[in-house]
Amino acid sequence: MGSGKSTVGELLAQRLDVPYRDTDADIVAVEGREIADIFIDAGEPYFRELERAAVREAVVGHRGVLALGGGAILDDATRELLAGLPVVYLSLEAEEAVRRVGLNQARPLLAVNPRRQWRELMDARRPLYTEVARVVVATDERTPEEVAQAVLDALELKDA
Ligand SMILES: Nc1ncnc2c1ncn2[C@@H]1O[C@H](COP(=O)(O)OP(=O)(O)OP(=O)(O)O)[C@@H](O)[C@H]1O
Ligand SMILES: O=C(O)C1=C[C@@H](O)[C@@H](O)[C@H](O)C1
Ligand SMILES: [Mg+2]
Repeated sequence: MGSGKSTVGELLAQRLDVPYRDTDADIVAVEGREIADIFIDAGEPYFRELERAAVREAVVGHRGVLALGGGAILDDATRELLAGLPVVYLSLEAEEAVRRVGLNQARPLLAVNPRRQWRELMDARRPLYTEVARVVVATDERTPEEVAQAVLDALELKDA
């Protein structure tokens, strides 16, 4: 969370002149309520079901840059779906993550003690991100534009 998937994803799509899509936004549009409200009203398991369906639909139907929610990778079927695709893992350190999103209530999993929560989530998820990623791009001390360029370089892609 906070690595810049949405910010960098949009920049990359502009650079490549392809559409951008974000499964978090898809879920909000389908449900007609914010992610934090889905977590609070219906619970995380319900959100994860929606997310699994949203990711499947987007991976199958979308041609362009796709940003996934930070926890999508926890789902076995999602990881299988991503195998073989040019998946980018945008990494960052805890201090920078908390600076970026720690006090932002839109991220329900970081609502209480964001630094500790972020570390615990990342310790569980890092191996999964690494497993599916074709490339890993560090985002600390880089602007979103620099991160986008590093992604293009790592995937050996050129601007449109
Ligand atoms: N390279 C960067 N340097 C500094 N700030 C950044 C960088 N990338 C993103 N940000 C800022 O960090 C915040 C989180 O970025 P963003 O929403 O793109 O992350 P995300 O990975 O999509 O998060 P989530 O998993 O919650 O959807 C935003 O305020 C954004 O402007
Ligand atoms: O890391 C996570 O588990 C999440 C990240 C966001 O993208 C949203 O999908 C939601 O807030 C959960
Ligand atoms: Mg996002």
